[in-house]
Amino acid sequence: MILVAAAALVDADGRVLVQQRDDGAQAGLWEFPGGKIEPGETPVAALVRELDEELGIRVEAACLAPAVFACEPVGARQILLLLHVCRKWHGQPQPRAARALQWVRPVALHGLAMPAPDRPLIGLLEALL
Ligand SMILES: Nc1nc2c([nH]c(=O)n2[C@H]2C[C@H](O)[C@@H](COP(=O)(O)OP(=O)(O)OP(=O)(O)O)O2)c(=O)[nH]1
Repeated sequence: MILVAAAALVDADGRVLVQQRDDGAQAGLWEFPGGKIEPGETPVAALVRELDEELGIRVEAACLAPAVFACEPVGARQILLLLHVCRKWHGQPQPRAARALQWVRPVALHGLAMPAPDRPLIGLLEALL
C-alpha cells in the first residue's frame, strides 16, 4: 500500500489547482499537488513538505483540512490517496516539479486525464466545494 497525501488548493473564485505530471508512466496526467508519505511522517506534514518542494508555497498545517480519500490499484500497487482541501497559503504556486499548472472549476476536472485514484474523488470534491 502506497500512502499519498494530496491537496486541492482552492482560490477565491472556487477554482482548484492541478499539475501535470512530467515523469514516469503517468506523465501527462493531471493530479493534485502532493506525494508519498515518508515513514514516520503524518499526512499533513508530508503535504506541507511536498507543497513547498513542488510549488514553492508555504502552508500552515491548520490550513490543510482532511476531505476525501480513495484506494485504487495502479498497476501492481494499491494507492491510498488522502485528499485535503486548502484555501490559504503563502506565495504564488510555481510548477517546480510539474510540466504545467492550471486552475480549473471543479466540474472541469471530469474532462481532465487524471490518475485512476483521483476519478472517484472528483464528484465528492465538487459536492464539498
Ligand atoms: N501527487 C499526487 N499523486 C497522485 C495523485 N493520484 C495518484 O494516483 N497519485 C500517485 C502518483 C504516484 O504513484 C504517487 C505519488 O508519488 P510521487 O512520485 O508524486 O511522490 P513523491 O513526490 O513522494 O515522489 P518520489 O519521492 O517517489 O520521487 O501517487 C494525485 O492526485 N496527486
